[in-house]
Amino acid sequence: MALDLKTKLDKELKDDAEIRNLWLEGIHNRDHRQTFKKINEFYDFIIVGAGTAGCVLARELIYNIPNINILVLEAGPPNIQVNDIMRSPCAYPSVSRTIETDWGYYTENQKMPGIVDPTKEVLNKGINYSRGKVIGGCSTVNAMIYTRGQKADYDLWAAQGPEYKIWDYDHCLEAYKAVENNTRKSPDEEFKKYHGFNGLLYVQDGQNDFDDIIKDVIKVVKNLGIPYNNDFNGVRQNGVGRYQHTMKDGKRFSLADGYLTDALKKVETYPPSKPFDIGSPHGLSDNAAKFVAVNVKSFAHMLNIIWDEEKKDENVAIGVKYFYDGRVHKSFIAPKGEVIICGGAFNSPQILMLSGIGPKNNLEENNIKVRKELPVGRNLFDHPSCCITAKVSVPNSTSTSQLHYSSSGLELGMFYKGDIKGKVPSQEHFLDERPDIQFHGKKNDVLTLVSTLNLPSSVGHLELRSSNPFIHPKIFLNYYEKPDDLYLMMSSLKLSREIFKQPPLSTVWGVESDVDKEMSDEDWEHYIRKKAFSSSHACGTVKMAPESKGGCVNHRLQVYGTKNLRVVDASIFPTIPAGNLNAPTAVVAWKASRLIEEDYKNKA
Ligand SMILES: Cc1cc2nc3c(=O)[nH]c(=O)nc-3n(C[C@H](O)[C@H](O)[C@H](O)COP(=O)(O)OP(=O)(O)OC[C@H]3O[C@@H](n4cnc5c(N)ncnc54)[C@H](O)[C@@H]3O)c2cc1C
Repeated sequence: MALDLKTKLDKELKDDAEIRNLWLEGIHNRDHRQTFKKINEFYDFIIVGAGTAGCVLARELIYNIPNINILVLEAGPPNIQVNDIMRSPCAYPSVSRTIETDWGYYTENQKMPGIVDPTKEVLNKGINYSRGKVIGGCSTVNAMIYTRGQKADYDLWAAQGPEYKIWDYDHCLEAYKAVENNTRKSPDEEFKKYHGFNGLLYVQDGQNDFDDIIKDVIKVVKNLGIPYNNDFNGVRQNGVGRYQHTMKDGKRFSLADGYLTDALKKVETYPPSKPFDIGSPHGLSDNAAKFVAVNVKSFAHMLNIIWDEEKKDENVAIGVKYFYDGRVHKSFIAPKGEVIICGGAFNSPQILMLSGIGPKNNLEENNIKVRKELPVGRNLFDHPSCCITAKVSVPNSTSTSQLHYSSSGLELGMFYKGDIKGKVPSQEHFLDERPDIQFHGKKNDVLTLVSTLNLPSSVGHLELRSSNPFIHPKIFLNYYEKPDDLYLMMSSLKLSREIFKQPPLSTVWGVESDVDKEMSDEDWEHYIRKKAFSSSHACGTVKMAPESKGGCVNHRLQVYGTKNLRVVDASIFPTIPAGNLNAPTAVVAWKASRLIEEDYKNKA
């Protein structure tokens, strides 16, 4: 049997190799038959990555700065690949693992001293790590939960210096409201203070009733003293309630749906009086009309930045090199233009490092010339998760939510503070307004309670494995390196176990947890490390901070020691917000568009 499978796989690999060779042969022959005129394309802005940030940025720039053109390069497939299954919230768990639209990252195994017994070594096994490789990026594959973190998260970003004030909560709230189109029916006055209703990102309340058993979970947690919260993005985050989702009419709504689609509507020629059929549509010569538009190329993998070799010491970015349709292409920026990297928390640092910006040792190991030494790839934050499941002996009369088209199964949310000593949290923890645990409950074959560390202290990093741009970097998540993280997670899992023990879950439903036996703290540590998974909230790897404090970009997101180069995506977060990251990333891009616009207009 095993041999049959191996023979089958070998045959498939051989077939793949043959087709690849045929394709390459076709390309080589094509080169022989006809000479291609190499056109140096010029754009005002080159955006690398059409994910959450790239889509928002393209739209905001094209509408706010007159007469510009923009190239957007996306390594993954175009929007037409995003079919009705991908838009179906209930298909989310399989969508995020689809190889055609995922980068397929796998993190490194890590051995470290145990927390409970530091004399023993423990293992964090490598895990699969989803990252959307498709138009819309992670917003096309994520779980669609709409949360933003807490006021204190942004005020912390702003506390880095007077010029960072633009990132405080009040400024970010303005951007949240501008981006959001919340469709809550009859929102009250308080809700209106915190939400926007005219932006391009649709946000929706749950469409389906909770399962009966989830309703009982809510009753149990309310009895334990956890308050109800009808808006996790409002005045306070703690409490139990219903998530809002980035959905429209019951379907997934990505940033590509909202922002990129709108950006593509803007097509003009400039100067308008001239015909645009003279020369290349993107040529900037005075007697040719310029196409004012966003040109999106999917399946276009950026390789590295092209630098102005005449101004070697200044590190002036003048364009990008990318692989597209089997060939290497180059595109350049116009005089006031910029290259803006929006590749996400793993790829943006990789692109910078491949272009000579990063930690000296790691670049030199990979034979890359160091242009600017910066801690790119350090400061990798994430939200580690773990869960407890339970068998339910009584069938759920309304257990339909997983199968319902518009349900992601992640409707119930809860935020509270964990106990730093690893004990079951108390009432005081439930009322604390800086919660550090996010929690969801879902029911399919089993009842699962998922705990996520929202303010972790352990920090990971990533580094180049190779100078080959197609080889994945090494990712070290460093989960539970710091004791607080382990004890907080322990405390949350212990609470989940308590929840399972409460009536009517234990009595009426016959709920039986898989971790019911007595467990020592060391047992918990093993359980937590073994069952660790990620919420896929990687960020921070191109930190926005003063250079003296480990920053890679300044408060305007310009890369230190370079010109015409910014990074705009979740990698610039100095610290991780205590919530899901899609909306915070959209807000960073929206705010960045204003900074870029200001700088563009100020350039002579
Ligand atoms: C499975 C999963 C579930 C999640 N659930 C939620 C959730 O429920 N709620 C929430 O708020 N957040 C969630 N997130 C997180 C959130 O979606 C991301 O943090 C956010 O979308 C990141 O945006 P970004 O712009 O930084 O990166 P991305 O959206 O990843 O965009 C980067 C884009 O750049 C492209 N790219 C990268 N390298 C290159 C290159 N060399 N050349 C060309 N293109 C390139 C990528 O293909 C990608 O399209 C989830 C993420 C995942 C993966």
